[in-house]
Amino acid sequence: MDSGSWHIEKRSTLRNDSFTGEENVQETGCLSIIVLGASGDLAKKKTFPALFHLFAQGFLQSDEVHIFGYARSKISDDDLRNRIRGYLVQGKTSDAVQLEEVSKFLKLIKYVSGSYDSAEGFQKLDKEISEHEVSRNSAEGTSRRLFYFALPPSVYPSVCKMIKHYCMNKSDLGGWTRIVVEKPFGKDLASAEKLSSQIGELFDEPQIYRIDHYLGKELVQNLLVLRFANRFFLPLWNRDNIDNVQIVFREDFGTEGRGGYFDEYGIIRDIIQNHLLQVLCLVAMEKPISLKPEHIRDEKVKVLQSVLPIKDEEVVLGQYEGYRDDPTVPDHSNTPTFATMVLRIHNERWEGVPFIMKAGKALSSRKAEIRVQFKDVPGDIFRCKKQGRNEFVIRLQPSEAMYMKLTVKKPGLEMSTVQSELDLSYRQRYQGVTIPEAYERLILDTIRGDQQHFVRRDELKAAWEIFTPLLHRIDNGEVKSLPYKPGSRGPAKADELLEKAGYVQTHGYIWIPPTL
Ligand SMILES: NC(=O)C1=CN([C@@H]2O[C@H](COP(=O)(O)OP(=O)(O)OC[C@H]3O[C@@H](n4cnc5c(N)ncnc54)[C@H](OP(=O)(O)O)[C@@H]3O)[C@@H](O)[C@H]2O)C=CC1
Ligand SMILES: O=C1O[C@H](COP(=O)(O)O)[C@@H](O)[C@H](O)[C@H]1O
Repeated sequence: MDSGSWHIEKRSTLRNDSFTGEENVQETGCLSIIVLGASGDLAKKKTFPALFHLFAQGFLQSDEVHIFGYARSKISDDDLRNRIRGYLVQGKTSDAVQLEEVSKFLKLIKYVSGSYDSAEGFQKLDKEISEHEVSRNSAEGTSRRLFYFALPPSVYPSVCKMIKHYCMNKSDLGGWTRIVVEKPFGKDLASAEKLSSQIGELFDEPQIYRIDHYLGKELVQNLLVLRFANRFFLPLWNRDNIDNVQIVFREDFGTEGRGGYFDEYGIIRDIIQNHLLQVLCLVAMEKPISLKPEHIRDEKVKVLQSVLPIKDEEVVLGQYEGYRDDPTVPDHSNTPTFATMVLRIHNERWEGVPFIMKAGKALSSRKAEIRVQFKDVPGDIFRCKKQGRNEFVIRLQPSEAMYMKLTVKKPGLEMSTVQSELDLSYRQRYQGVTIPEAYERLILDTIRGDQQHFVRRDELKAAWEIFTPLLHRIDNGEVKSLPYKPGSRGPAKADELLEKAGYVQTHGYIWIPPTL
């Protein structure tokens, strides 16, 4: 294979290094995917398009799979198909092959209407699924049922009960029933633990896939490879060499119609407690014994349990001006739409290294990145300090890339130094390659039974333990959100905190993603 090309493997070779090797995992046979909350935003924007892309690439076979949408709305099969059609391919397409794929995919979808807490709807759903299984001549033990919760978490407990009572896979001989649950998993430690217990009474941990879509992003998936397959990084990745780490999420738009949901949660629950913390785990964890999901998740839990309580003086909160204009947001809301905070990991590798988490909406740009800043060179004869420190930056989005900022001799006759970079920009290096959507990969993992990129119950608990005290102080109004202008960098105090934590900015240096 050409080193510059990169293919998605067809399902015959589908199996990855992290596969657990369990004997009884059923990977073929009749597959029913049930999207609960099919009438909603996530379902149309993410879940159905991800299923379509898997179908178009041959990972879902039309002779095996059937997709069911379930929600309360009284709509027909065709209504649902028409709602999602426009989201399956980007932009308008007149490509006959693509249109044919879309129409084949839509034919696999059936809609069932019912409530989330009544037997009737779920009995009807079970009947439809069973009919599909019979029509596919599914042998005993080969029917697989995947329930995707594209629903508000408030209905998770009742939906779990309904599935458990009425919709489980009928055979004891193999096959399986799995559930995929979306964040937010609770609002604090107590509510998350309650939700986990409610679900845990009905389903075993291997049946529960707590999805965090950041774990499906290409460069997040690359983190373990980078750290543990490259000799470069092994000796450098510690407190002796690294001064500080920033994990950053910025969006250049506000809450846009989701103000009601957002105001209950805020940026810490929406982004930092889950997406950014998962990234921190992969940056900071020790090397797992193997790539088996449990080995990886064991190491993630250890890092989370080593995080010290967050200090109020190492937190800056912000709320963009105009946020409260949304009629669904209370007039006196203190909910942060921006937060910067320092997390400190109390272990041998990271003692003294600040992990600066930053997330904000309605800022000047949209990007997510990890920025590892190295310490100054000791006994520097070039006075490079003026040029700036070495940094290793992993750009998660947009323009996926990793680049290393370093000091080099300025080309020319003079002996002077300049800040430059070693740049691996994906668009340039892997031309013509489509990077799969996070949801696409993660749904594929749920079908394969690979939980490596999903959050385990003890991991979730440890994550909430870190943030719950601070969140309660914010909810009680003890920590205030500072106003900031939409389209800005956020409150100026956040930059001051960054500097106090030890980050040294290289003035005059901007990385520009290369163009072809
Ligand atoms: N939208 C997004 O971009 C993201 C969403 N998520 C999470 O995914 C899940 C679904 O999100 P999203 O699709 O935006 O949510 P929606 O608000 O669109 O809800 C999905 C469906 O659930 C039903 N529903 C809505 N509110 C209630 C309620 N109070 N009680 C019972 N049923 C209700 C509605 O269907 P009907 O009335 O027809 O039954 C609705 O179509 C949530 O947990 C969300 O936090 C996570 C990441 C991103
Ligand atoms: O989970 C969420 O993520 C999106 C950002 O996702 P991305 O893949 O586009 O970075 C965020 O807009 C939303 O508020 C949050 O709920």
